[in-house]
Amino acid sequence: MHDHTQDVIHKDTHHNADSNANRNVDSNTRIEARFLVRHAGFSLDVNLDLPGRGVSGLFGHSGSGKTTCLRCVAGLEKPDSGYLRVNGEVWLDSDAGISLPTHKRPLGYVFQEPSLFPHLNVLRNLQFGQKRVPTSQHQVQLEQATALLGIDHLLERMPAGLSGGERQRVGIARALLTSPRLLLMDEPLAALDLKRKREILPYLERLHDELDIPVIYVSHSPEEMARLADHLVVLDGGKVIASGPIADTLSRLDLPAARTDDASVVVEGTAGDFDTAYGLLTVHLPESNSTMRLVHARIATGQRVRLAVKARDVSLTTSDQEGGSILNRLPVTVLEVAPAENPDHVIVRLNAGGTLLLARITRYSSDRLAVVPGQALWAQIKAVSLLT
Ligand SMILES: Nc1ncnc2c1ncn2[C@@H]1O[C@H](COP(=O)(O)OP(=O)(O)OP(=O)(O)O)[C@@H](O)[C@H]1O
Repeated sequence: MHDHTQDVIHKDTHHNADSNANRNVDSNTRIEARFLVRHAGFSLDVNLDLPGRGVSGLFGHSGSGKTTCLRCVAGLEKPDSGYLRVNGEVWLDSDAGISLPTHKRPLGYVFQEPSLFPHLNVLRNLQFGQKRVPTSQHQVQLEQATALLGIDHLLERMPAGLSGGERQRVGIARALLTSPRLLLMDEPLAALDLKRKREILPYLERLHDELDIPVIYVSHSPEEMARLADHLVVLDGGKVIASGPIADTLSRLDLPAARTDDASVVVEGTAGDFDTAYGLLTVHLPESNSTMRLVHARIATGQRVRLAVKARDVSLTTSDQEGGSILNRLPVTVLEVAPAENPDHVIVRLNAGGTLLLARITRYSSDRLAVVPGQALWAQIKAVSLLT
Protein backbone atom coordinates (compact mmCIF):
# COMPACT_ATOMS: atom_id res chain seq x y z
CA MET A 1 0.00 0.00 0.00
CA HIS A 2 1.24 3.45 -0.75
CA ASP A 3 2.24 5.26 2.39
CA HIS A 4 1.03 8.80 2.01
CA THR A 5 3.09 10.01 4.94
CA GLN A 6 5.95 10.22 2.48
CA ASP A 7 4.45 13.25 0.82
CA VAL A 8 3.59 15.47 3.70
CA ILE A 9 5.42 16.19 6.86
CA HIS A 10 3.06 16.71 9.76
CA LYS A 11 4.22 19.87 11.34
CA ASP A 12 2.85 19.63 14.87
CA THR A 13 6.09 18.27 16.24
CA HIS A 14 8.22 19.58 13.42
CA HIS A 15 10.95 21.91 14.58
CA ASN A 16 11.12 24.96 12.46
CA ALA A 17 14.85 25.27 12.73
CA ASP A 18 15.11 28.60 11.03
CA SER A 19 12.55 30.39 13.15
CA ASN A 20 14.18 28.79 16.18
CA ALA A 21 17.48 30.03 14.90
CA ASN A 22 16.19 33.56 14.56
CA ARG A 23 14.63 33.57 17.98
CA ASN A 24 17.49 31.88 19.67
CA VAL A 25 20.92 33.23 18.99
CA ASP A 26 22.22 31.35 22.02
CA SER A 27 25.31 29.43 20.97
CA ASN A 28 24.07 26.47 23.02
CA THR A 29 21.57 25.71 20.28
CA ARG A 30 23.89 26.21 17.33
CA ILE A 31 26.38 24.16 15.43
CA GLU A 32 29.39 26.30 14.62
CA ALA A 33 31.95 24.75 12.32
CA ARG A 34 35.02 26.35 10.76
CA PHE A 35 37.39 24.13 8.83
CA LEU A 36 40.40 24.82 6.70
CA VAL A 37 41.67 21.72 4.92
CA ARG A 38 44.37 21.75 2.26
CA HIS A 39 44.84 18.77 -0.05
CA ALA A 40 46.91 18.83 -3.22
CA GLY A 41 44.48 20.28 -5.76
CA PHE A 42 41.60 20.91 -3.34
CA SER A 43 40.99 23.06 -0.30
CA LEU A 44 37.98 23.25 1.93
CA ASP A 45 37.49 26.61 3.60
CA VAL A 46 34.12 26.80 5.33
CA ASN A 47 32.54 28.74 8.15
CA LEU A 48 29.16 27.27 9.04
CA ASP A 49 26.61 28.47 11.55
CA LEU A 50 23.80 25.94 11.61
CA PRO A 51 20.67 25.61 13.73
CA GLY A 52 21.22 23.17 16.60
CA ARG A 53 17.89 21.46 15.88
CA GLY A 54 16.31 19.96 12.79
CA VAL A 55 17.98 18.92 9.56
CA SER A 56 20.70 20.97 7.87
CA GLY A 57 21.26 19.90 4.28
CA LEU A 58 24.71 20.05 2.67
CA PHE A 59 24.30 20.31 -1.07
CA GLY A 60 26.81 20.71 -3.88
CA HIS A 61 28.18 19.15 -7.04
CA SER A 62 30.44 16.13 -6.89
CA GLY A 63 33.82 17.17 -5.49
CA SER A 64 32.51 20.34 -3.81
CA GLY A 65 33.72 19.13 -0.41
CA LYS A 66 30.58 17.77 1.30
CA THR A 67 32.13 14.52 2.52
CA THR A 68 35.36 16.25 3.55
CA CYS A 69 33.26 18.61 5.65
CA LEU A 70 31.38 15.72 7.34
CA ARG A 71 34.65 13.89 7.96
CA CYS A 72 36.00 16.99 9.74
CA VAL A 73 32.85 17.11 11.91
CA ALA A 74 33.32 13.43 12.75
CA GLY A 75 37.02 13.85 13.50
CA LEU A 76 37.92 11.39 10.72
CA GLU A 77 39.87 14.13 9.01
CA LYS A 78 42.03 16.61 10.87
CA PRO A 79 41.75 20.10 9.37
CA ASP A 80 44.83 22.32 9.17
CA SER A 81 42.88 24.62 11.43
CA GLY A 82 39.34 24.52 12.70
CA TYR A 83 36.71 25.05 15.34
CA LEU A 84 33.64 22.95 16.05
CA ARG A 85 31.06 23.58 18.73
CA VAL A 86 27.91 21.46 18.83
CA ASN A 87 25.09 22.81 20.99
CA GLY A 88 27.51 24.30 23.48
CA GLU A 89 30.16 21.55 23.47
CA VAL A 90 33.52 22.23 21.88
CA TRP A 91 34.72 19.20 19.91
CA LEU A 92 37.53 20.96 18.08
CA ASP A 93 39.49 24.15 18.68
CA SER A 94 42.82 23.96 16.94
CA ASP A 95 44.00 27.27 18.47
CA ALA A 96 43.42 25.87 21.94
CA GLY A 97 44.88 22.47 21.03
CA ILE A 98 41.50 20.70 21.50
CA SER A 99 40.50 17.89 19.15
CA LEU A 100 38.26 15.13 20.45
CA PRO A 101 39.04 11.82 18.76
CA THR A 102 36.16 10.35 16.75
CA HIS A 103 35.18 7.81 19.42
CA LYS A 104 34.77 10.61 21.97
CA ARG A 105 32.45 12.63 19.71
CA PRO A 106 28.85 11.61 20.49
CA LEU A 107 27.71 11.30 16.91
CA GLY A 108 26.12 8.79 14.59
CA TYR A 109 27.40 8.45 11.02
CA VAL A 110 25.24 6.91 8.31
CA PHE A 111 26.96 6.17 5.01
CA GLN A 112 25.63 5.23 1.56
CA GLU A 113 26.18 1.56 2.37
CA PRO A 114 25.63 0.52 5.98
CA SER A 115 28.47 -1.64 7.28
CA LEU A 116 26.49 -4.19 9.30
CA PHE A 117 28.31 -7.15 10.83
CA PRO A 118 27.48 -10.03 8.45
CA HIS A 119 27.75 -12.71 11.15
CA LEU A 120 25.32 -11.00 13.55
CA ASN A 121 21.56 -10.87 13.13
CA VAL A 122 19.77 -7.51 13.02
CA LEU A 123 19.05 -7.47 16.76
CA ARG A 124 22.70 -8.13 17.63
CA ASN A 125 23.84 -5.49 15.18
CA LEU A 126 21.54 -3.00 16.90
CA GLN A 127 22.67 -4.04 20.37
CA PHE A 128 26.26 -3.53 19.29
CA GLY A 129 25.46 0.14 18.59
CA GLN A 130 23.64 0.47 21.89
CA LYS A 131 26.49 -1.03 23.95
CA ARG A 132 28.78 1.78 22.90
CA VAL A 133 27.10 4.10 25.44
CA PRO A 134 26.37 3.58 29.15
CA THR A 135 22.73 2.67 29.88
CA SER A 136 22.25 5.93 31.84
CA GLN A 137 22.96 7.89 28.64
CA HIS A 138 20.53 5.99 26.42
CA GLN A 139 18.25 8.55 24.84
CA VAL A 140 16.77 6.28 22.21
CA GLN A 141 15.43 2.88 23.27
CA LEU A 142 15.64 -0.23 21.12
CA GLU A 143 11.86 -0.51 20.75
CA GLN A 144 11.60 3.15 19.79
CA ALA A 145 14.31 2.88 17.13
CA THR A 146 12.92 -0.32 15.60
CA ALA A 147 9.38 1.13 15.56
CA LEU A 148 10.55 4.41 14.01
CA LEU A 149 12.40 2.61 11.24
CA GLY A 150 9.75 -0.10 10.80
CA ILE A 151 12.19 -2.98 11.35
CA ASP A 152 10.59 -4.89 14.26
CA HIS A 153 9.85 -7.83 11.98
CA LEU A 154 13.48 -8.07 10.83
CA LEU A 155 15.22 -8.52 14.18
CA GLU A 156 16.03 -12.21 13.72
CA ARG A 157 17.17 -11.84 10.10
CA MET A 158 20.81 -11.84 8.94
CA PRO A 159 22.06 -8.76 6.98
CA ALA A 160 22.65 -10.82 3.80
CA GLY A 161 18.92 -11.56 3.63
CA LEU A 162 17.83 -7.91 3.75
CA SER A 163 16.99 -5.63 0.83
CA GLY A 164 19.13 -2.50 0.33
CA GLY A 165 16.40 -0.32 1.85
CA GLU A 166 15.97 -2.61 4.87
CA ARG A 167 19.74 -2.72 5.43
CA GLN A 168 19.88 1.06 5.38
CA ARG A 169 17.00 1.31 7.87
CA VAL A 170 18.87 -1.06 10.20
CA GLY A 171 22.03 1.05 9.73
CA ILE A 172 20.13 4.20 10.68
CA ALA A 173 18.55 2.50 13.72
CA ARG A 174 22.00 1.35 14.82
CA ALA A 175 23.34 4.91 14.55
CA LEU A 176 20.39 6.20 16.61
CA LEU A 177 20.98 3.61 19.33
CA THR A 178 24.36 5.15 20.10
CA SER A 179 22.24 8.09 21.43
CA PRO A 180 24.12 10.60 19.31
CA ARG A 181 23.99 14.33 19.95
CA LEU A 182 24.49 14.85 16.22
CA LEU A 183 23.63 12.57 13.31
CA LEU A 184 25.68 12.77 10.11
CA MET A 185 24.10 11.26 7.01
CA ASP A 186 26.22 11.05 3.85
CA GLU A 187 23.92 10.35 0.89
CA PRO A 188 22.04 7.63 2.78
CA LEU A 189 19.73 7.00 -0.17
CA ALA A 190 22.25 7.24 -3.00
CA ALA A 191 22.79 3.48 -3.33
CA LEU A 192 19.06 2.77 -3.56
CA ASP A 193 16.80 2.74 -6.60
CA LEU A 194 13.90 5.18 -6.84
CA LYS A 195 11.37 2.73 -5.41
CA ARG A 196 13.53 2.02 -2.33
CA LYS A 197 14.27 5.73 -1.91
CA ARG A 198 10.56 6.45 -1.80
CA GLU A 199 10.10 3.63 0.65
CA ILE A 200 12.73 4.96 3.06
CA LEU A 201 12.01 8.71 2.90
CA PRO A 202 8.94 8.53 5.17
CA TYR A 203 11.09 6.94 7.87
CA LEU A 204 13.62 9.76 7.62
CA GLU A 205 10.76 12.25 7.85
CA ARG A 206 9.57 10.54 11.01
CA LEU A 207 13.03 10.78 12.56
CA HIS A 208 13.00 14.45 11.80
CA ASP A 209 9.59 14.92 13.38
CA GLU A 210 9.89 12.67 16.39
CA LEU A 211 13.50 12.81 17.57
CA ASP A 212 15.31 15.84 18.83
CA ILE A 213 18.68 14.99 17.30
CA PRO A 214 20.20 17.53 14.92
CA VAL A 215 21.14 16.06 11.56
CA ILE A 216 23.63 17.16 8.90
CA TYR A 217 22.41 15.53 5.72
CA VAL A 218 24.50 15.36 2.55
CA SER A 219 22.73 14.81 -0.76
CA HIS A 220 22.82 15.68 -4.45
CA SER A 221 19.03 15.60 -4.56
CA PRO A 222 17.02 18.83 -4.19
CA GLU A 223 13.91 16.68 -3.80
CA GLU A 224 15.36 14.93 -0.73
CA MET A 225 16.33 18.34 0.63
CA ALA A 226 12.81 19.68 0.02
CA ARG A 227 11.37 16.72 1.90
CA LEU A 228 13.78 16.67 4.83
CA ALA A 229 15.85 19.79 5.41
CA ASP A 230 15.06 22.96 7.35
CA HIS A 231 18.26 24.76 6.48
CA LEU A 232 20.43 24.41 3.40
CA VAL A 233 24.12 24.98 2.88
CA VAL A 234 25.40 24.99 -0.68
CA LEU A 235 29.07 24.20 -1.29
CA ASP A 236 31.02 24.89 -4.43
CA GLY A 237 34.75 24.31 -4.87
CA GLY A 238 35.26 23.85 -1.12
CA LYS A 239 33.50 27.11 -0.21
CA VAL A 240 30.04 27.95 1.12
CA ILE A 241 28.17 29.84 -1.60
CA ALA A 242 24.84 29.99 0.25
CA SER A 243 23.40 29.11 3.64
CA GLY A 244 19.84 29.81 4.72
CA PRO A 245 16.28 28.64 5.27
CA ILE A 246 15.35 25.80 2.96
CA ALA A 247 12.38 27.43 1.18
CA ASP A 248 14.44 30.46 0.06
CA THR A 249 17.66 28.63 -0.74
CA LEU A 250 16.16 25.84 -2.86
CA SER A 251 14.28 28.28 -5.06
CA ARG A 252 17.21 30.61 -5.79
CA LEU A 253 18.04 30.52 -9.49
CA ASP A 254 21.61 31.68 -8.91
CA LEU A 255 22.32 28.43 -7.03
CA PRO A 256 22.81 25.01 -8.62
CA ALA A 257 19.88 23.14 -6.97
CA ALA A 258 17.19 25.05 -8.88
CA ARG A 259 18.77 24.27 -12.23
CA THR A 260 19.01 20.50 -11.89
CA ASP A 261 16.51 17.99 -13.33
CA ASP A 262 15.39 17.27 -9.82
CA ALA A 263 14.77 20.93 -8.77
CA SER A 264 12.11 21.14 -6.06
CA VAL A 265 10.69 23.67 -3.64
CA VAL A 266 9.13 23.49 -0.23
CA VAL A 267 5.54 24.66 0.12
CA GLU A 268 4.18 25.12 3.60
CA GLY A 269 0.50 25.47 4.32
CA THR A 270 -2.28 24.38 6.65
CA ALA A 271 -4.65 21.46 6.22
CA GLY A 272 -8.20 22.40 5.28
CA ASP A 273 -11.18 20.34 4.13
CA PHE A 274 -10.86 16.68 3.38
CA ASP A 275 -12.96 15.13 0.64
CA THR A 276 -13.58 11.62 1.94
CA ALA A 277 -15.16 10.34 -1.25
CA TYR A 278 -12.03 11.11 -3.31
CA GLY A 279 -9.33 11.10 -0.61
CA LEU A 280 -8.39 14.68 -1.47
CA LEU A 281 -6.89 17.02 1.09
CA THR A 282 -7.06 20.79 0.62
CA VAL A 283 -4.00 22.72 1.78
CA HIS A 284 -4.28 26.49 2.33
CA LEU A 285 -1.20 28.45 1.36
CA PRO A 286 -0.14 31.27 3.65
CA GLU A 287 -0.68 34.96 2.83
CA SER A 288 -3.19 34.27 0.05
CA ASN A 289 -6.55 32.70 -0.72
CA SER A 290 -4.81 30.04 -2.80
CA THR A 291 -5.19 26.37 -2.03
CA MET A 292 -3.67 23.16 -3.35
CA ARG A 293 -5.35 19.78 -3.36
CA LEU A 294 -3.56 16.45 -3.21
CA VAL A 295 -4.41 12.83 -2.66
CA HIS A 296 -3.63 12.20 0.97
CA ALA A 297 -4.81 10.70 4.21
CA ARG A 298 -6.97 12.96 6.35
CA ILE A 299 -5.10 15.47 8.52
CA ALA A 300 -6.70 17.54 11.28
CA THR A 301 -7.89 20.90 9.97
CA GLY A 302 -5.46 23.68 10.79
CA GLN A 303 -2.45 21.39 11.12
CA ARG A 304 0.67 22.60 9.36
CA VAL A 305 1.59 20.69 6.23
CA ARG A 306 4.79 20.67 4.22
CA LEU A 307 4.87 19.65 0.59
CA ALA A 308 7.78 19.11 -1.76
CA VAL A 309 6.82 20.36 -5.22
CA LYS A 310 9.06 19.36 -8.13
CA ALA A 311 9.72 22.03 -10.75
CA ARG A 312 9.06 19.55 -13.53
CA ASP A 313 5.51 18.97 -12.22
CA VAL A 314 4.59 22.64 -12.59
CA SER A 315 3.35 23.87 -15.97
CA LEU A 316 2.42 27.40 -17.02
CA THR A 317 -0.54 28.86 -18.94
CA THR A 318 -1.43 32.43 -19.86
CA SER A 319 -5.05 32.03 -18.69
CA ASP A 320 -6.92 29.89 -16.19
CA GLN A 321 -7.59 26.61 -17.99
CA GLU A 322 -10.89 25.45 -16.60
CA GLY A 323 -12.31 22.17 -17.78
CA GLY A 324 -9.04 20.24 -17.64
CA SER A 325 -8.08 17.46 -15.28
CA ILE A 326 -5.41 19.44 -13.44
CA LEU A 327 -6.78 20.28 -10.01
CA ASN A 328 -4.29 22.87 -8.88
CA ARG A 329 -4.31 26.12 -10.79
CA LEU A 330 -2.71 29.10 -9.07
CA PRO A 331 -2.34 32.70 -10.24
CA VAL A 332 1.36 33.51 -10.20
CA THR A 333 3.75 36.31 -11.07
CA VAL A 334 7.03 35.53 -12.80
CA LEU A 335 9.97 36.61 -10.65
CA GLU A 336 12.89 35.37 -12.72
CA VAL A 337 13.75 33.14 -15.65
CA ALA A 338 17.07 31.29 -16.04
CA PRO A 339 18.56 28.54 -18.20
CA ALA A 340 18.42 25.06 -16.67
CA GLU A 341 21.31 22.56 -16.70
CA ASN A 342 19.67 21.07 -19.78
CA PRO A 343 20.17 23.80 -22.41
CA ASP A 344 16.72 23.16 -23.94
CA HIS A 345 14.93 23.76 -20.64
CA VAL A 346 14.39 26.93 -18.66
CA ILE A 347 13.53 27.34 -15.04
CA VAL A 348 11.01 29.95 -13.95
CA ARG A 349 10.77 31.29 -10.41
CA LEU A 350 7.22 32.21 -9.47
CA ASN A 351 5.42 34.02 -6.70
CA ALA A 352 2.10 32.36 -5.92
CA GLY A 353 0.67 34.90 -3.46
CA GLY A 354 3.72 34.74 -1.21
CA THR A 355 4.59 31.07 -1.85
CA LEU A 356 7.65 30.50 -4.04
CA LEU A 357 7.38 27.93 -6.81
CA LEU A 358 9.68 26.78 -9.60
CA ALA A 359 8.45 25.66 -13.02
CA ARG A 360 10.70 23.80 -15.39
CA ILE A 361 9.51 24.18 -18.98
CA THR A 362 11.04 23.82 -22.43
CA ARG A 363 12.86 26.78 -23.92
CA TYR A 364 10.34 26.47 -26.76
CA SER A 365 7.35 26.99 -24.41
CA SER A 366 9.13 29.82 -22.65
CA ASP A 367 9.53 31.62 -25.99
CA ARG A 368 5.96 30.87 -27.04
CA LEU A 369 4.54 32.26 -23.79
CA ALA A 370 7.15 35.07 -23.92
CA VAL A 371 7.89 34.49 -20.24
CA VAL A 372 9.39 37.59 -18.61
CA PRO A 373 9.72 38.84 -15.03
CA GLY A 374 6.58 40.64 -13.83
CA GLN A 375 4.29 38.65 -16.12
CA ALA A 376 1.03 37.29 -14.67
CA LEU A 377 0.52 33.59 -15.49
CA TRP A 378 -1.23 30.53 -14.11
CA ALA A 379 0.72 27.64 -12.64
CA GLN A 380 -0.79 24.18 -12.91
CA ILE A 381 0.19 21.27 -10.67
CA LYS A 382 -1.41 17.86 -10.96
CA ALA A 383 -2.76 16.61 -7.64
CA VAL A 384 -1.29 13.17 -8.28
CA SER A 385 2.19 14.58 -8.84
CA LEU A 386 2.13 15.84 -5.28
CA LEU A 387 2.15 12.20 -4.19
CA THR A 388 5.82 11.59 -4.72
N1 LIG B 1 42.73 12.73 1.26
C1 LIG B 1 42.61 13.46 0.15
N2 LIG B 1 43.69 13.82 -0.57
C2 LIG B 1 43.56 14.57 -1.68
N3 LIG B 1 42.38 15.01 -2.17
C3 LIG B 1 41.28 14.67 -1.51
C4 LIG B 1 41.33 13.89 -0.31
N4 LIG B 1 40.05 13.73 0.14
C5 LIG B 1 39.26 14.37 -0.75
N5 LIG B 1 39.99 14.94 -1.72
C6 LIG B 1 39.48 15.74 -2.84
O1 LIG B 1 38.68 16.75 -2.31
C7 LIG B 1 37.61 17.05 -3.19
C8 LIG B 1 36.31 17.03 -2.41
O2 LIG B 1 35.97 15.69 -2.09
P1 LIG B 1 34.66 15.32 -1.29
O3 LIG B 1 34.60 13.83 -1.21
O4 LIG B 1 34.63 16.08 -0.01
O5 LIG B 1 33.54 15.89 -2.26
P2 LIG B 1 31.97 15.63 -2.25
O6 LIG B 1 31.33 16.96 -2.42
O7 LIG B 1 31.58 14.85 -1.05
O8 LIG B 1 31.82 14.78 -3.57
P3 LIG B 1 30.79 13.57 -3.95
O9 LIG B 1 29.46 14.22 -4.05
O10 LIG B 1 31.31 13.08 -5.24
O11 LIG B 1 30.88 12.57 -2.83
C9 LIG B 1 37.67 16.05 -4.31
O12 LIG B 1 38.26 16.68 -5.42
C10 LIG B 1 38.55 14.95 -3.75
O13 LIG B 1 39.26 14.31 -4.78
